[in-house]
Amino acid sequence: MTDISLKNLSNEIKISIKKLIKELSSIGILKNENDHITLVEKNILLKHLESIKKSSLNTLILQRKTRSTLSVSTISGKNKSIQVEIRKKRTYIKNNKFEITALSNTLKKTESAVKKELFLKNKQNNSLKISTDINVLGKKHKKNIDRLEFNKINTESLNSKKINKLKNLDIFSKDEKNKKIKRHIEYDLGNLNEKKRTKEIIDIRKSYKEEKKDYHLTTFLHARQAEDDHDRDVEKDKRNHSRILKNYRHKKNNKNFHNGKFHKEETRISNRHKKNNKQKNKPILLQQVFKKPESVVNRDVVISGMISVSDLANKMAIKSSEVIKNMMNIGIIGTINHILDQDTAQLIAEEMGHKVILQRENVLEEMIMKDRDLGNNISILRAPVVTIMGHVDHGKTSLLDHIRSTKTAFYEAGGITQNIGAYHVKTDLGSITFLDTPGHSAFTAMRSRGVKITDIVVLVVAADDGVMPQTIEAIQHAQAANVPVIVAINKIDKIDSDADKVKNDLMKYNILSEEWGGDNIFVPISAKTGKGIDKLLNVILLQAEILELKAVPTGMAEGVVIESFLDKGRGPIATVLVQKGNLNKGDIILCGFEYGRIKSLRNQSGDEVLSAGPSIPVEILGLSKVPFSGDIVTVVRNEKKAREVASYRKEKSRESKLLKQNKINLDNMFDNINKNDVSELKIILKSDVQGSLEAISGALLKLSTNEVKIKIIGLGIGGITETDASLALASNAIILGFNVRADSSAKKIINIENLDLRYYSVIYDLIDEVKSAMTGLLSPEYKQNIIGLAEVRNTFKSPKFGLIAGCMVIEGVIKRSNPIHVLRDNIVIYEGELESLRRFKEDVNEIRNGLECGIGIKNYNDIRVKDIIEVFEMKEIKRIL
Ligand SMILES: Nc1nc2c(ncn2[C@@H]2O[C@H](COP(=O)(O)OP(=O)(O)OP(=O)(O)O)[C@@H](O)[C@H]2O)c(=O)[nH]1
Repeated sequence: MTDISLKNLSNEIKISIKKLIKELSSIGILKNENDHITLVEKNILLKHLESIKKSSLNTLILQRKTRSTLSVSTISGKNKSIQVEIRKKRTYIKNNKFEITALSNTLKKTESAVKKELFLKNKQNNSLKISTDINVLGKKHKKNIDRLEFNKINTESLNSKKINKLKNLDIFSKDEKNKKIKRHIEYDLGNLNEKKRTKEIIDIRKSYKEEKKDYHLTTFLHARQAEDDHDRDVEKDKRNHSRILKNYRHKKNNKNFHNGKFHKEETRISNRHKKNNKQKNKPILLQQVFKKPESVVNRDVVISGMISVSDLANKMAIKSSEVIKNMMNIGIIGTINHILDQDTAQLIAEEMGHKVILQRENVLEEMIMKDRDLGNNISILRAPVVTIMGHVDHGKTSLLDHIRSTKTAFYEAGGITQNIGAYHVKTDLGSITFLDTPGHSAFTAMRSRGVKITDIVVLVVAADDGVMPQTIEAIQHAQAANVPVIVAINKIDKIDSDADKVKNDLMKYNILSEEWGGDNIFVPISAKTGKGIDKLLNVILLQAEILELKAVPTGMAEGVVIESFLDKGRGPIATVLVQKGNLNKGDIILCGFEYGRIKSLRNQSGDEVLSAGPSIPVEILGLSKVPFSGDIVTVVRNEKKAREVASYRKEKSRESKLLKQNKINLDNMFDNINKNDVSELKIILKSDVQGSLEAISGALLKLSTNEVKIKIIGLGIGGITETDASLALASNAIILGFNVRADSSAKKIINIENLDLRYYSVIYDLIDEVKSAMTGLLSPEYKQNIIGLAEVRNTFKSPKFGLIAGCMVIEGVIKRSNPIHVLRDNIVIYEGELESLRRFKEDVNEIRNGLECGIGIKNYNDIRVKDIIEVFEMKEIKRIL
């Protein structure tokens, strides 16, 4: 017999008998203390106990929590950060599948034993006594008990069914989801612990699922949150946008659409919109900002004359490079600073599809000038404006002082005269205005601006000294300006005075006294004693009468700036000579590039006056900046317009400086003749000696043709001075220097004003060049190009090289191998080459500006301190015909 008593079994497996009965009942085997169990039952029990033991050892639970930030880009284009928390819980159990498989294998092994046992039991008709104590098992296990009963009562077929199920266990166990079948197996096997484990598995699954669900839920929630945020943003944008649109439509429909309020309101909304949504609004705003223009915008381009490429481009609202491209198409190569004439600018703008509106250059100025009160248009005689000129020390100041002290005192009793650059004096016969401007510069500066303010020139010639260089210059200026000359032969009180000599000398310069058949009046005076001065004043007035000097004294004034300066306390100050109308305090004036309202008017005595009429000089206060001498002063109605015109003039002046087209020179002369711009060529000729001067001037005058007249407006011996340069500037003349050079102040004017100055050392060259220019055949020629100047500071003798000049290089570079001129008082006294060029004791090939050197000149030993050594090179000049 293989049966064993429970008592024995309890001893064997060391489990109390009670616990044993309990464990047995838990697997569906109901026994009492004194019962026996079969071998099969024992095995099942042992397996059960073992599984309990194992199950407690085979479970390991791991939990992990990770947090990460997920960057999610929303539809609005914005990146959002989402916090993601992943909770992982993992329970490790000894693979259930294997366990179940193992169990099933065990059961398989016992299958035959079970069959055998049942067979034997049936055979012995030993029906199984089944205790049905349902109450003991309780309701909870009722199902199990039923199944147990079923197991025990049912026949082999039932068992085979069970076995079949067991056979399919693998399949079932594979399908872990099928809980129902599993439960069946558990019950079938009577293994309630298995149920527990299954439950655990289910729980794990459930928790895993829940975790998974949790994870998905968290991610989902975050994503949802982001989505919601985005949706909310979009919704907000839409709302704001529609609100703006609504507002816009509302305002558009509103009558006050165009007034400032609307714009203000819109801005306010925009700001709020911005503020509320911060960056969230970007996509919508961006969509609006980057709207590509669909077609080229054609504009109305106003061209009012010469215009630079950049300005034209600005007017068309395009890049300068576009204009340059179009210029190239019509064959013009230029940069952004290139100045286009009105026609070319029009052509380019029209080519580019714009509508061109041609405006007269000075339309604004025309408008402002038209809108002036010109008075009653009745002219009355005005005081002549007189300039006193003459050679140094011949008595100009003495004469003016005498007139001022006598006549001004008479006119302004007790007044202290001020130097305002002009004096208005009153004589018994009438009033005269004397200009007291230093030198000839102001005189010529005014003429160069096209302003003629001098009516009469009084040429002062000292009777003891006769005609001197500056006397001649003065004559040249007066004649160039076509102003009558009255000669005041001064210092007649002196014993050695010779008035006739002066008359004789002046004859050469076309100044002829009336007695000798000329137009000029000669008045012998003494500025010292005052003799003849009244007569001089009378002659001036007589001359004025002949000239019939008249002006309209009513209406808005017009005048010329004689002098100007900046007073630290009072601001820009200008002395203005009124020429027409009446200048009043409070008038708005336009003055060259400046404008302003007259704050105060002062006369020559420094007294404030309320107004000034024609030929009266007054000092004015109230201009925007210091104007230039010679600037025209015009009273206008509108200060704003005056400012506009002033700034327009400034702009124009800038452009014309770029052009510099109007200056006459030998190169462009022929073109100008062809255009009928030039009918005479004005020349200022300076030479080293009288002989050359006469020879050259005679030859030049013979060059005159029917088309072109040669007019020598100035000639003299000596270097080219500032006066020569300013005369050339005022008269649009060229300067020819024969063996003479321009001094530094003359050079300054010549360079600034771009005057044509040419040096010659061969008479034939000079004549030939002028002749060629007149016929338009000026051919390429070699010109002496001065490359450096050195001033002699000291001289010493060297046994090797003879006389050495210790020099300072004052301009350019001195080159050892180049030809040189020696200049003394701007006159060429020698032409040759260098013998030696040394820096300290070393022979050098060249010396640069600012350095000292020793120069030895070949075959020349007359070098003196202050001489200039001029180094030049022969340069081929290409003439453009
Ligand atoms: N004897 C005599 N001397 C005179 C007369 N006029 C001027 N002088 C003197 O000549 C000198 C020069 O006179 P200015 O009036 O300074 O001559 P200026 O032409 O004004 O000279 P600059 O201002 O240097 O150009 C002074 O010493 C005067 O006193 C005159 O009629 N007779």
